[in-house]
Amino acid sequence: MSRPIVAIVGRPNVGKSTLFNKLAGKRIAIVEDTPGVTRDRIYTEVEWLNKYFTLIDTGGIEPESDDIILSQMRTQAELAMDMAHVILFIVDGKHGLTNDDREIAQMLRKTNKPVLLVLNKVDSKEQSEHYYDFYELGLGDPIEISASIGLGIGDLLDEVIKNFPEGLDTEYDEDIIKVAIVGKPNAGKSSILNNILGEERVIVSPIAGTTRDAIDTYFEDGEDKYLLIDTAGIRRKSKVSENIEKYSVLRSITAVERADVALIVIDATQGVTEQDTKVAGIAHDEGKSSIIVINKWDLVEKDDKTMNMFVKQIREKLPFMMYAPILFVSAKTNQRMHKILPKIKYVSNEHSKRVHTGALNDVIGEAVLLNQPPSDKGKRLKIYYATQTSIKPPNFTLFINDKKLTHFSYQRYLENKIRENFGFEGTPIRFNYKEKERKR
Ligand SMILES: Nc1nc2c(ncn2[C@@H]2O[C@H](COP(=O)(O)OP(=O)(O)OP(=O)(O)O)[C@@H](O)[C@H]2O)c(=O)[nH]1
Ligand SMILES: Nc1nc2c(ncn2[C@@H]2O[C@H](COP(=O)(O)OP(=O)(O)OP(=O)(O)O)[C@@H](O)[C@H]2O)c(=O)[nH]1
Repeated sequence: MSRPIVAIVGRPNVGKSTLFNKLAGKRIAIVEDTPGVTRDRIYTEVEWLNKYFTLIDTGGIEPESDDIILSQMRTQAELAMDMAHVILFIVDGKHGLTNDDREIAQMLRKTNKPVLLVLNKVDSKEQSEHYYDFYELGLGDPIEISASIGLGIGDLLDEVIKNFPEGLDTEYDEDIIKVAIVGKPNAGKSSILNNILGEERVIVSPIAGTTRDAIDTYFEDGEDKYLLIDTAGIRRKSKVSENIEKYSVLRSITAVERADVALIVIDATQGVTEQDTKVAGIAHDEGKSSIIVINKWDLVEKDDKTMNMFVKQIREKLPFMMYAPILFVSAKTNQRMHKILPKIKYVSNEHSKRVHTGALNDVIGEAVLLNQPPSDKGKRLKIYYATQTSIKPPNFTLFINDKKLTHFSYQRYLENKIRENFGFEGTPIRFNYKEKERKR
């Protein structure tokens, strides 16, 4: 079953991104005063009264324009109208009705989907002076809101939910595998995302200054449900502002925090950069699963040693992440791209795997026999008992005689033994210790 989709449409500058951000509860899209800055279809998951739906911001529609970006936006808006179950048509209650609004309304009247006419920028409880003008559009009663202040949003959402067709899935699903696609600008994140989806969903425009933004894409592959969190975007050659660069890293971090699996995309022609190390470090510290994707493999001149050299370099630069599988792909030629999704599924399972206490203690017991625990001043570390106390990431609690005797290198030894026996590919493993008197 699929999730309800709600699309936001409207001409530039009416407040679509502002509304989107309000509903997403986070600052996802960048809001700017210049018309035309939100240039993408942007997705997020929204919850209202325990009902979940996917929200799409289509960017503006400028029906009579040959401008390449604008016509792409129009196509995207049409796509969204195609996909959406409910359409939010945003107009500007402060500015009043425009010809562009009329043209968009004309397009929208042709769809048989519910269209809610949303009068934005009504920043007080008083009715907009232009309120009655909008009846001309033939789309029913305008719903007044202020996206920036947050007025009328609850009523709007009530209306949205009322208009969902029967038979859609609005329940929250714990089984959704959440994947963050992170990496440096231009590493190929969007290309990989598009490839996974098998559909041209994100604007790829050759024009400098095209901005894109974090988008969440929900999809199912028959067996499993996924939410792809893309952090691409912000490509703005003319005015690369430091703030926006920082914002991009910040957003990578937020995306990783929301995800279970981080797809760390590295441009093969650049190798592991500082930003990659930083984002990978965060994924590790946050206990997320990671897959290292070396993209643009087609651009690398190779012989039979190249791949091993790359692996070595990656392991050296990301030594804390020895557990992460490495895939060498090309989003351009499709080389090994089909391995990405199965790998995501695999590491996601490993991330939430539980091992039986009996089997775990057999492995620890054997490890201790093979290699004695450390000792200090004649006192030796004793491990009485081990158990897995949580998943995502797997956490192991060891009951021992004295915490002072624990040692990082011995912990790493135990971690390796656990991995040898149980796998846990792609996921960090955590240990904690509890002191306990031996009773037996
Ligand atoms: N007063 C007022 N201003 C708003 C409100 N919502 C948005 N704005 C302002 O309107 C401007 C445009 O908002 P955006 O959210 O970027 O509009 P958009 O429709 O996404 O614009 P495009 O990216 O050009 O398509 C910004 O300056 C916002 O701060 C509102 O409820 N009240
Ligand atoms: N040769 C080659 N080019 C690629 C490959 N993957 C992506 N590219 C190109 O690299 C450029 C950047 O790709 P995007 O997918 O937009 O990269 P991104 O990481 O989403 O970029 P930002 O939006 O800037 O963060 C585009 O020109 C792609 O065509 C690849 O595997 N091989």
